[in-house]
Amino acid sequence: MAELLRRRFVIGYALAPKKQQSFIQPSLVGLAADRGIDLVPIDPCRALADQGPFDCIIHKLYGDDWKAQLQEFAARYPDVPVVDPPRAIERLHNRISMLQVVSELEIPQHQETFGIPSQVVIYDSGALSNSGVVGALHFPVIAKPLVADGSAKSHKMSLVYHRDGLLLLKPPLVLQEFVNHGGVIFKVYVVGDYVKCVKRKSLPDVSEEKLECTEGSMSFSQVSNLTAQDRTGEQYYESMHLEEAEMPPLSFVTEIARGLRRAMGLHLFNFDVIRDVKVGNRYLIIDINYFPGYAKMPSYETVLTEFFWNIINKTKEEDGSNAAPNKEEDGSNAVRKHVDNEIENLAGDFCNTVGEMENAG
Ligand SMILES: O=P(O)(O)O[C@@H]1[C@@H](OP(=O)(O)O)[C@H](OP(=O)(O)O)[C@H](O)[C@H](OP(=O)(O)O)[C@H]1OP(=O)(O)O
Ligand SMILES: Nc1ncnc2c1ncn2[C@@H]1O[C@H](COP(=O)(O)OP(=O)(O)O)[C@@H](O)[C@H]1O
Ligand SMILES: [Mg+2]
Ligand SMILES: [Mg+2]
Repeated sequence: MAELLRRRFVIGYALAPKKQQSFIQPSLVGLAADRGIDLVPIDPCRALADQGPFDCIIHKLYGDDWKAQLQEFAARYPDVPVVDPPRAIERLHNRISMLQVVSELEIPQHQETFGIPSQVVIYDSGALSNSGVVGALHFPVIAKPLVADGSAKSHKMSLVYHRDGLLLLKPPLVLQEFVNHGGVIFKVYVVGDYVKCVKRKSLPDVSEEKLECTEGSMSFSQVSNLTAQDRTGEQYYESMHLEEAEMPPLSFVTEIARGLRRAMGLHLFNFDVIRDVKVGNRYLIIDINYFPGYAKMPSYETVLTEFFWNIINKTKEEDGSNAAPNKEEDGSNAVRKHVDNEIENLAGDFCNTVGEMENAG
Protein backbone atom coordinates (compact mmCIF):
# COMPACT_ATOMS: atom_id res chain seq x y z
CA MET A 1 0.00 0.00 0.00
CA ALA A 2 2.80 2.40 0.99
CA GLU A 3 4.42 1.64 -2.38
CA LEU A 4 1.21 2.60 -4.19
CA LEU A 5 0.97 5.87 -2.31
CA ARG A 6 4.57 6.88 -2.93
CA ARG A 7 4.70 10.07 -4.97
CA ARG A 8 6.09 9.85 -8.49
CA PHE A 9 8.29 12.56 -9.97
CA VAL A 10 8.35 13.89 -13.50
CA ILE A 11 11.45 15.04 -15.35
CA GLY A 12 10.62 16.87 -18.57
CA TYR A 13 13.25 16.61 -21.27
CA ALA A 14 13.63 18.91 -24.27
CA LEU A 15 16.13 17.42 -26.71
CA ALA A 16 16.72 17.39 -30.45
CA PRO A 17 15.47 14.15 -32.10
CA LYS A 18 18.99 12.70 -32.51
CA LYS A 19 19.85 13.44 -28.90
CA GLN A 20 16.56 12.02 -27.71
CA GLN A 21 17.29 8.81 -29.58
CA SER A 22 20.75 8.37 -28.08
CA PHE A 23 20.01 9.55 -24.53
CA ILE A 24 16.48 8.35 -23.80
CA GLN A 25 17.25 4.63 -23.92
CA PRO A 26 14.70 2.12 -22.56
CA SER A 27 17.34 1.08 -19.99
CA LEU A 28 17.45 4.66 -18.58
CA VAL A 29 13.68 5.12 -18.68
CA GLY A 30 13.23 1.78 -16.88
CA LEU A 31 15.77 2.41 -14.16
CA ALA A 32 14.45 5.90 -13.48
CA ALA A 33 10.88 4.54 -13.35
CA ASP A 34 11.97 2.00 -10.73
CA ARG A 35 13.05 4.96 -8.56
CA GLY A 36 9.68 6.69 -9.10
CA ILE A 37 10.97 9.08 -11.77
CA ASP A 38 9.12 9.40 -15.08
CA LEU A 39 10.96 10.86 -18.04
CA VAL A 40 8.49 12.79 -20.17
CA PRO A 41 9.20 14.52 -23.50
CA ILE A 42 8.54 18.25 -23.80
CA ASP A 43 6.98 19.43 -27.04
CA PRO A 44 9.05 22.49 -28.02
CA CYS A 45 6.26 23.61 -30.41
CA ARG A 46 3.82 24.11 -27.53
CA ALA A 47 4.04 26.62 -24.69
CA LEU A 48 6.32 25.04 -22.09
CA ALA A 49 4.55 26.68 -19.16
CA ASP A 50 1.32 24.88 -20.22
CA GLN A 51 2.98 21.46 -20.16
CA GLY A 52 3.80 19.35 -17.15
CA PRO A 53 3.62 19.50 -14.20
CA PHE A 54 7.35 18.87 -13.94
CA ASP A 55 9.62 18.42 -10.93
CA CYS A 56 12.67 19.24 -13.02
CA ILE A 57 13.53 20.14 -16.61
CA ILE A 58 16.59 19.00 -18.53
CA HIS A 59 17.28 20.41 -21.96
CA LYS A 60 19.66 20.85 -24.87
CA LEU A 61 17.95 23.05 -27.44
CA TYR A 62 19.24 26.20 -29.05
CA GLY A 63 17.68 29.53 -30.03
CA ASP A 64 15.93 32.56 -28.60
CA ASP A 65 12.46 30.99 -28.74
CA TRP A 66 13.51 28.20 -26.43
CA LYS A 67 15.24 30.63 -24.07
CA ALA A 68 12.07 32.73 -23.89
CA GLN A 69 10.05 29.57 -23.16
CA LEU A 70 12.35 28.70 -20.25
CA GLN A 71 12.17 32.23 -18.91
CA GLU A 72 8.41 32.18 -18.92
CA PHE A 73 8.41 28.77 -17.27
CA ALA A 74 10.85 29.91 -14.55
CA ALA A 75 8.67 32.96 -13.84
CA ARG A 76 5.60 30.75 -13.41
CA TYR A 77 7.34 27.87 -11.57
CA PRO A 78 10.31 29.43 -9.75
CA ASP A 79 10.82 26.33 -7.58
CA VAL A 80 11.22 23.85 -10.43
CA PRO A 81 14.93 23.38 -11.22
CA VAL A 82 15.96 23.91 -14.83
CA VAL A 83 19.12 21.96 -15.56
CA ASP A 84 20.98 24.02 -16.61
CA PRO A 85 20.46 27.82 -16.81
CA PRO A 86 20.65 28.91 -20.49
CA ARG A 87 22.95 31.83 -19.67
CA ALA A 88 25.51 29.46 -18.15
CA ILE A 89 25.25 27.06 -21.11
CA GLU A 90 25.80 29.90 -23.58
CA ARG A 91 29.35 30.38 -22.39
CA LEU A 92 30.14 27.05 -24.09
CA HIS A 93 28.81 28.22 -27.45
CA ASN A 94 31.92 30.30 -28.05
CA ARG A 95 35.29 28.52 -28.13
CA ILE A 96 37.04 31.51 -26.49
CA SER A 97 34.70 32.05 -23.52
CA MET A 98 34.51 28.24 -23.21
CA LEU A 99 38.21 27.89 -22.37
CA GLN A 100 38.59 31.21 -20.58
CA VAL A 101 37.08 29.58 -17.52
CA VAL A 102 40.03 27.14 -17.37
CA SER A 103 42.47 29.99 -16.94
CA GLU A 104 40.36 31.34 -14.08
CA LEU A 105 40.52 28.12 -12.03
CA GLU A 106 42.46 28.46 -8.81
CA ILE A 107 43.62 24.90 -8.22
CA PRO A 108 47.05 24.26 -6.71
CA GLN A 109 49.23 22.55 -9.32
CA HIS A 110 51.84 20.11 -8.02
CA GLN A 111 53.00 17.04 -9.94
CA GLU A 112 50.47 17.51 -12.75
CA THR A 113 49.81 20.87 -14.31
CA PHE A 114 47.02 22.02 -16.62
CA GLY A 115 46.10 24.83 -18.94
CA ILE A 116 44.92 25.44 -22.50
CA PRO A 117 46.93 25.51 -25.75
CA SER A 118 48.05 28.89 -27.10
CA GLN A 119 45.35 30.31 -29.32
CA VAL A 120 44.19 33.45 -31.11
CA VAL A 121 40.73 34.44 -32.29
CA ILE A 122 40.35 35.57 -35.92
CA TYR A 123 37.35 37.69 -36.86
CA ASP A 124 38.26 38.64 -40.46
CA SER A 125 40.26 37.18 -43.36
CA GLY A 126 42.78 40.04 -43.27
CA ALA A 127 44.04 38.86 -39.90
CA LEU A 128 45.03 35.48 -41.41
CA SER A 129 47.90 37.08 -43.30
CA ASN A 130 48.83 39.48 -40.50
CA SER A 131 52.13 38.50 -38.84
CA GLY A 132 51.22 40.52 -35.79
CA VAL A 133 48.21 38.26 -35.21
CA VAL A 134 49.39 34.77 -36.27
CA GLY A 135 53.17 35.31 -36.03
CA ALA A 136 53.41 34.12 -32.42
CA LEU A 137 51.74 30.77 -33.15
CA HIS A 138 53.80 27.61 -33.50
CA PHE A 139 52.64 25.40 -36.41
CA PRO A 140 50.79 23.12 -36.95
CA VAL A 141 47.63 24.75 -35.68
CA ILE A 142 44.01 23.62 -35.60
CA ALA A 143 41.47 26.04 -37.05
CA LYS A 144 38.20 25.69 -35.14
CA PRO A 145 34.94 27.56 -35.85
CA LEU A 146 34.52 30.21 -33.13
CA VAL A 147 30.92 29.19 -32.61
CA ALA A 148 30.26 25.81 -30.97
CA ASP A 149 26.49 25.58 -31.36
CA GLY A 150 26.13 21.86 -32.06
CA SER A 151 25.76 22.30 -35.83
CA ALA A 152 27.79 20.05 -38.15
CA LYS A 153 29.60 23.22 -39.30
CA SER A 154 30.74 24.01 -35.78
CA HIS A 155 32.64 20.70 -35.62
CA LYS A 156 34.42 21.15 -39.00
CA MET A 157 38.08 21.78 -38.34
CA SER A 158 41.37 21.95 -40.22
CA LEU A 159 44.83 20.91 -39.20
CA VAL A 160 46.98 23.60 -40.80
CA TYR A 161 50.66 22.80 -41.32
CA HIS A 162 52.00 26.16 -42.49
CA ARG A 163 50.99 29.80 -42.64
CA ASP A 164 49.97 29.63 -46.31
CA GLY A 165 47.40 26.99 -45.34
CA LEU A 166 45.52 29.68 -43.39
CA LEU A 167 44.57 31.78 -46.37
CA LEU A 168 41.52 29.80 -47.50
CA LEU A 169 39.98 29.57 -44.04
CA LYS A 170 36.67 31.27 -43.29
CA PRO A 171 36.57 33.37 -40.07
CA PRO A 172 35.30 33.78 -37.43
CA LEU A 173 37.55 31.07 -36.03
CA VAL A 174 40.05 30.16 -33.37
CA LEU A 175 43.59 29.15 -34.32
CA GLN A 176 44.87 26.84 -31.63
CA GLU A 177 48.35 25.32 -31.51
CA PHE A 178 48.27 21.60 -32.19
CA VAL A 179 49.91 19.76 -29.30
CA ASN A 180 51.36 16.28 -29.85
CA HIS A 181 49.57 14.02 -27.39
CA GLY A 182 50.21 10.43 -28.46
CA GLY A 183 46.92 10.16 -30.35
CA VAL A 184 44.88 9.69 -27.16
CA ILE A 185 42.28 12.05 -25.79
CA PHE A 186 40.70 11.84 -22.33
CA LYS A 187 37.04 12.68 -22.06
CA VAL A 188 35.96 13.67 -18.58
CA TYR A 189 32.20 13.33 -18.06
CA VAL A 190 30.59 15.34 -15.28
CA VAL A 191 27.08 14.63 -13.94
CA GLY A 192 26.58 16.84 -10.88
CA ASP A 193 29.17 15.62 -8.38
CA TYR A 194 29.96 12.48 -10.39
CA VAL A 195 33.12 12.45 -12.54
CA LYS A 196 34.22 9.76 -15.00
CA CYS A 197 37.27 9.85 -17.27
CA VAL A 198 37.51 7.66 -20.40
CA LYS A 199 40.05 7.34 -23.24
CA ARG A 200 39.34 7.85 -26.93
CA LYS A 201 41.39 7.91 -30.08
CA SER A 202 42.47 11.29 -31.36
CA LEU A 203 44.56 12.79 -34.15
CA PRO A 204 48.04 11.26 -34.53
CA ASP A 205 51.12 13.27 -33.57
CA VAL A 206 52.77 15.40 -36.23
CA SER A 207 56.54 14.87 -36.38
CA GLU A 208 59.00 17.59 -37.47
CA GLU A 209 59.69 15.52 -40.63
CA LYS A 210 56.00 15.28 -41.47
CA LEU A 211 55.59 19.00 -40.86
CA GLU A 212 58.44 19.79 -43.25
CA CYS A 213 57.14 17.66 -46.10
CA THR A 214 53.38 18.39 -45.76
CA GLU A 215 51.70 21.28 -47.50
CA GLY A 216 48.45 23.13 -46.86
CA SER A 217 45.94 21.71 -44.43
CA MET A 218 43.77 18.68 -43.65
CA SER A 219 40.06 18.89 -42.80
CA PHE A 220 38.45 16.67 -40.18
CA SER A 221 35.39 16.48 -37.99
CA GLN A 222 34.59 14.76 -34.66
CA VAL A 223 37.66 12.53 -34.71
CA SER A 224 36.96 10.82 -31.39
CA ASN A 225 33.49 9.76 -32.59
CA LEU A 226 34.61 8.24 -35.92
CA THR A 227 33.98 4.58 -36.55
CA ALA A 228 36.66 2.31 -38.03
CA GLN A 229 35.08 2.60 -41.51
CA ASP A 230 35.11 6.40 -41.36
CA ARG A 231 38.80 6.68 -40.65
CA THR A 232 41.50 7.00 -43.20
CA GLY A 233 44.92 5.79 -42.08
CA GLU A 234 43.28 2.95 -40.19
CA GLN A 235 46.65 1.22 -39.87
CA TYR A 236 47.77 4.03 -37.62
CA TYR A 237 44.81 3.52 -35.32
CA GLU A 238 45.29 -0.23 -35.25
CA SER A 239 48.95 0.13 -34.37
CA MET A 240 48.11 2.53 -31.56
CA HIS A 241 47.15 0.60 -28.46
CA LEU A 242 44.62 2.77 -26.72
CA GLU A 243 44.31 0.35 -23.83
CA GLU A 244 47.99 0.88 -23.00
CA ALA A 245 47.70 4.65 -22.63
CA GLU A 246 48.09 5.72 -19.02
CA MET A 247 45.12 7.56 -17.52
CA PRO A 248 45.60 10.92 -15.80
CA PRO A 249 45.29 10.66 -11.98
CA LEU A 250 41.59 10.57 -11.05
CA SER A 251 42.04 13.01 -8.16
CA PHE A 252 43.58 15.51 -10.59
CA VAL A 253 40.78 15.35 -13.19
CA THR A 254 38.17 15.34 -10.43
CA GLU A 255 39.57 18.54 -8.99
CA ILE A 256 39.48 20.23 -12.39
CA ALA A 257 35.94 18.93 -12.98
CA ARG A 258 34.72 20.31 -9.65
CA GLY A 259 36.44 23.64 -10.32
CA LEU A 260 34.83 23.92 -13.75
CA ARG A 261 31.44 22.91 -12.42
CA ARG A 262 31.55 25.60 -9.77
CA ALA A 263 32.96 28.29 -12.05
CA MET A 264 30.47 27.62 -14.85
CA GLY A 265 27.42 26.86 -12.71
CA LEU A 266 26.67 23.74 -14.79
CA HIS A 267 25.72 20.19 -13.79
CA LEU A 268 25.91 18.34 -17.13
CA PHE A 269 29.02 18.63 -19.30
CA ASN A 270 32.20 16.91 -20.39
CA PHE A 271 35.63 18.21 -21.29
CA ASP A 272 38.37 16.94 -23.59
CA VAL A 273 41.89 16.74 -22.20
CA ILE A 274 45.17 15.86 -23.92
CA ARG A 275 48.58 15.13 -22.37
CA ASP A 276 51.49 17.01 -23.89
CA VAL A 277 54.01 14.31 -24.98
CA LYS A 278 56.86 16.81 -24.64
CA VAL A 279 56.19 17.58 -21.00
CA GLY A 280 54.54 14.35 -19.84
CA ASN A 281 52.57 15.52 -16.84
CA ARG A 282 51.16 18.66 -18.46
CA TYR A 283 47.49 18.41 -19.42
CA LEU A 284 45.65 20.72 -21.80
CA ILE A 285 41.90 21.24 -21.89
CA ILE A 286 40.80 21.75 -25.48
CA ASP A 287 37.01 21.49 -25.50
CA ILE A 288 34.03 21.65 -23.11
CA ASN A 289 30.65 20.30 -24.24
CA TYR A 290 27.25 20.86 -22.71
CA PHE A 291 25.11 17.71 -22.16
CA PRO A 292 27.44 15.40 -24.15
CA GLY A 293 26.77 11.84 -25.36
CA TYR A 294 26.27 10.31 -21.92
CA ALA A 295 25.00 7.02 -23.36
CA LYS A 296 28.67 6.31 -24.22
CA MET A 297 29.64 6.63 -20.56
CA PRO A 298 29.81 3.33 -18.63
CA SER A 299 26.70 2.75 -16.43
CA TYR A 300 25.17 6.02 -17.59
CA GLU A 301 21.69 4.86 -16.57
CA THR A 302 22.65 4.46 -12.91
CA VAL A 303 24.63 7.69 -12.79
CA LEU A 304 21.90 9.78 -14.42
CA THR A 305 19.10 8.23 -12.34
CA GLU A 306 21.03 9.01 -9.15
CA PHE A 307 21.55 12.57 -10.37
CA PHE A 308 17.82 13.05 -11.12
CA TRP A 309 16.95 11.68 -7.70
CA ASN A 310 19.34 14.05 -5.95
CA ILE A 311 18.18 17.12 -7.87
CA ILE A 312 14.51 16.44 -7.21
CA ASN A 313 14.95 15.55 -3.58
CA LYS A 314 17.21 18.49 -2.76
CA THR A 315 14.54 20.78 -4.19
CA LYS A 316 11.77 19.01 -2.31
CA GLU A 317 13.75 19.27 0.92
CA GLU A 318 14.19 22.97 0.33
CA ASP A 319 10.50 23.72 -0.25
CA GLY A 320 9.44 21.27 2.45
CA SER A 321 7.02 19.33 0.22
CA ASN A 322 8.91 16.07 0.66
CA ALA A 323 9.93 16.62 4.25
CA ALA A 324 8.43 15.67 7.60
CA PRO A 325 6.06 18.38 8.95
CA ASN A 326 7.83 21.24 10.79
CA LYS A 327 11.23 20.11 9.58
CA GLU A 328 13.56 23.10 9.76
CA GLU A 329 15.25 24.15 6.55
CA ASP A 330 18.67 22.65 6.14
CA GLY A 331 21.10 25.58 6.30
CA SER A 332 23.42 24.03 3.73
CA ASN A 333 20.60 23.94 1.18
CA ALA A 334 19.88 27.61 1.71
CA VAL A 335 23.56 28.37 1.22
CA ARG A 336 23.66 26.17 -1.91
CA LYS A 337 20.65 27.97 -3.38
CA HIS A 338 22.32 31.32 -2.70
CA VAL A 339 25.61 30.15 -4.26
CA ASP A 340 23.77 28.75 -7.32
CA ASN A 341 22.10 32.14 -7.80
CA GLU A 342 25.41 33.94 -7.47
CA ILE A 343 27.03 31.60 -10.02
CA GLU A 344 24.20 32.18 -12.45
CA ASN A 345 24.56 35.94 -12.08
CA LEU A 346 28.32 35.75 -12.61
CA ALA A 347 27.93 33.49 -15.66
CA GLY A 348 25.38 35.90 -17.07
CA ASP A 349 27.66 38.91 -16.52
CA PHE A 350 30.51 37.03 -18.16
CA CYS A 351 28.45 36.11 -21.24
CA ASN A 352 27.32 39.71 -21.57
CA THR A 353 30.93 40.89 -21.41
CA VAL A 354 32.03 38.39 -24.07
CA GLY A 355 29.12 39.44 -26.25
CA GLU A 356 30.12 43.08 -25.86
CA MET A 357 33.76 42.30 -26.64
CA GLU A 358 32.72 40.44 -29.78
CA ASN A 359 30.48 43.21 -30.92
CA ALA A 360 33.26 45.71 -30.27
CA GLY A 361 35.82 43.51 -32.06
O1 LIG B 1 25.94 12.49 -30.07
P1 LIG B 1 27.15 12.06 -29.34
O2 LIG B 1 26.89 10.94 -28.41
O3 LIG B 1 28.31 11.80 -30.26
O4 LIG B 1 27.59 13.27 -28.37
C1 LIG B 1 28.28 14.40 -28.87
C2 LIG B 1 29.54 14.62 -28.04
O5 LIG B 1 30.35 13.49 -28.08
P2 LIG B 1 31.05 12.92 -26.77
O6 LIG B 1 30.04 12.55 -25.79
O7 LIG B 1 31.97 13.98 -26.25
O8 LIG B 1 31.77 11.76 -27.34
C3 LIG B 1 30.27 15.81 -28.63
O9 LIG B 1 31.52 16.00 -28.00
P3 LIG B 1 32.77 16.49 -28.91
O10 LIG B 1 32.40 17.88 -29.33
O11 LIG B 1 32.88 15.51 -30.03
O12 LIG B 1 33.96 16.50 -28.00
C4 LIG B 1 29.41 17.05 -28.43
O13 LIG B 1 29.10 17.22 -27.08
C5 LIG B 1 28.11 16.85 -29.21
O14 LIG B 1 27.28 17.93 -28.95
P4 LIG B 1 27.30 19.23 -29.84
O15 LIG B 1 27.22 18.78 -31.26
O16 LIG B 1 28.62 19.91 -29.56
O17 LIG B 1 26.14 20.01 -29.36
C6 LIG B 1 27.38 15.59 -28.78
O18 LIG B 1 26.30 15.44 -29.70
P5 LIG B 1 24.76 15.50 -29.32
O19 LIG B 1 24.41 14.11 -28.93
O20 LIG B 1 24.57 16.45 -28.18
O21 LIG B 1 24.12 15.95 -30.57
N1 LIG C 1 45.09 21.76 -29.58
C1 LIG C 1 44.92 20.51 -30.03
N2 LIG C 1 46.00 19.70 -30.14
C2 LIG C 1 45.85 18.44 -30.60
N3 LIG C 1 44.68 17.90 -31.00
C3 LIG C 1 43.57 18.66 -30.91
C4 LIG C 1 43.64 20.00 -30.41
N4 LIG C 1 42.40 20.51 -30.45
C5 LIG C 1 41.60 19.57 -30.94
N5 LIG C 1 42.29 18.44 -31.22
C6 LIG C 1 41.72 17.21 -31.81
O1 LIG C 1 40.60 17.60 -32.58
C7 LIG C 1 39.39 17.03 -32.05
C8 LIG C 1 38.25 18.01 -32.17
O2 LIG C 1 38.54 19.19 -31.48
P1 LIG C 1 37.53 19.76 -30.37
O3 LIG C 1 38.04 21.08 -29.94
O4 LIG C 1 37.35 18.74 -29.32
O5 LIG C 1 36.22 20.00 -31.23
P2 LIG C 1 34.74 19.37 -31.16
O6 LIG C 1 33.94 20.37 -30.42
O7 LIG C 1 34.28 19.24 -32.57
O8 LIG C 1 34.87 18.06 -30.47
C9 LIG C 1 39.77 16.65 -30.61
O9 LIG C 1 38.95 15.61 -30.16
C10 LIG C 1 41.21 16.22 -30.77
O10 LIG C 1 41.29 14.93 -31.35
MG1 LIG D 1 35.67 17.64 -28.54
MG1 LIG E 1 32.94 20.11 -28.63
